[in-house]
Amino acid sequence: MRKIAGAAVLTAVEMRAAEAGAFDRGDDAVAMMQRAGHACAAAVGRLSAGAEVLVLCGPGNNGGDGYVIAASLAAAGQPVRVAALGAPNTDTAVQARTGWHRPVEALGEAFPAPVLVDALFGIGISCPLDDTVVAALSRLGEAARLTIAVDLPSGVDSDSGARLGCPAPVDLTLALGALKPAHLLQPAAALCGTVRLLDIGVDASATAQVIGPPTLPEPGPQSHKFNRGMVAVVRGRMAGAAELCATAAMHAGAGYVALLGASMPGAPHALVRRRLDDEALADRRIAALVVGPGLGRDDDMRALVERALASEHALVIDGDALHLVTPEQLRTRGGQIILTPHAGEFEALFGRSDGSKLDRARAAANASGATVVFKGPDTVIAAPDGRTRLAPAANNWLSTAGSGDVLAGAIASCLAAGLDPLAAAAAGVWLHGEAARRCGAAFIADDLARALTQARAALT
Ligand SMILES: NC(=O)C1=CN([C@@H]2O[C@H](COP(=O)(O)OP(=O)(O)OC[C@H]3O[C@@H](n4cnc5c(N)ncnc54)[C@H](OP(=O)(O)O)[C@@H]3O)[C@@H](O)[C@H]2O)[C@@H](O)CC1
Ligand SMILES: Nc1ncnc2c1ncn2[C@@H]1O[C@H](COP(=O)(O)OP(=O)(O)O)[C@@H](O)[C@H]1O
Ligand SMILES: [K+]
Repeated sequence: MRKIAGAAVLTAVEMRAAEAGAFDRGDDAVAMMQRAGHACAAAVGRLSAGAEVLVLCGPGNNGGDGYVIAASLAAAGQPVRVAALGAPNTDTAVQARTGWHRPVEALGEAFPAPVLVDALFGIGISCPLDDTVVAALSRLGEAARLTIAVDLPSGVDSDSGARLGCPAPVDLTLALGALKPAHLLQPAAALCGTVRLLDIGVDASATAQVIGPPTLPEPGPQSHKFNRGMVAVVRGRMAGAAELCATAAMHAGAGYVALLGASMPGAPHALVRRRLDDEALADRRIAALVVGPGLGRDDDMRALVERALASEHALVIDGDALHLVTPEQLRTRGGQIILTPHAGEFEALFGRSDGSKLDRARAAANASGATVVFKGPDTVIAAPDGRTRLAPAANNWLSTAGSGDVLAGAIASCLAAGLDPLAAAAAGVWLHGEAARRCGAAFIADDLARALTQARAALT
């Protein structure tokens, strides 16, 4: 059972292909299900501390895992019962069912237990759960003191994280072989509780990965403020947003941060204020230029964004500036560009579309040629070459004004440090999430920007 940082994230099709690859190499489905079930049983056994376990088994292979879990717990002497929704209907699940020699209760009539294991549906769910199934899951879940989902909480779409029915949240989800998008995308991610990954002998490599602690360059004797990475932030109509962004860039490790367009001095004193003129914009020492936080959307600001695009700098485009560019314009400009839209900005720039957040972020990166950080209560980063990163669940107190400005500054700092755009975006999101974790509750964006120093220090 391991933590999820850095783990591969596979869609249902990719997961089935990974399983098929293992079978091609001589593994077989029954053996794999035994490994999956025994690994789950070991985790359930440890966490349940001898309390009675009720395992709910569905008709497919998720249910098959459930029978193996129940048989394994029974063999270890743990009190365990099984309740099922229909008979197994895959060869592997039928085989697993033969290992369970005790009665099987009907799901709707099952008596609760202190520990509930949900092995009704995993990646194979194909339509919304029946109300009677939802009612049974809720009734049994509410009566349990510990609820554990096998692979996924039953009733979420594996690829999109959408609700299929109205499933109840669980305390722990044991992801089998690889993470699935639903472990990280809302609303499903909030239903998963803590997510842990179990190895089942599948080679789970993928273009999508969970963001983990980044490797960032450390200053050495040869370091000076400019080669540590110089960030410039364009100040627009709302000065506070650009100042938050610039402050965040400093606390995330940039050696030199300039606020372009500010003449009035004030705290923080380490922030360099410069006039916003052609000379300042053309400064070749700038390693990342941020435009957008608090910018405004009038014609003057549009002209300013065009000047930023005309520069040769690596760009972080955030906030209002995302309303003033088009995907085609970005693609034509080329160079290193990171976009940091929330849902509204994303729609303004790329339009409405169906598909999961993962699919939409990938399509946006492809259309713009930029690295797209599609943020919100879940965050997906997509690079134009198809590589994708998903953020682990973040502190919901981040839903506070200015936290996006802080994120743009953190990302710019990592870009200026020399990371490629995907790595810089992932590192910035990680630092932002870690700073929020350290801030706890009811923090404001100023606290968050300052806490980036501790988040950064945790990596050294
Ligand atoms: N070797 C392996 O293969 C391994 C597989 N592993 C495990 O297998 C899981 C995937 O198994 P799976 O593909 O059988 O899909 P699963 O999630 O059990 O559901 C499919 C069944 O549910 C039914 N059904 C669907 N929606 C429904 C609804 N709303 N209401 C009612 N019924 C509904 C559906 O019916 P159908 O849509 O076909 O009519 C079908 O009968 C995976 O998550 C992991 O746990 C691991 O052990 C590793 C080794
Ligand atoms: N409920 C939430 N849980 C976790 N993170 C969140 C939540 N809501 C917002 N965030 C994060 O907070 C930041 C908000 O950015 P944004 O919407 O641009 O705010 P602002 O415009 O006020 O700066 C993003 O990084 C987003 O991922
Ligand atoms: K399940």
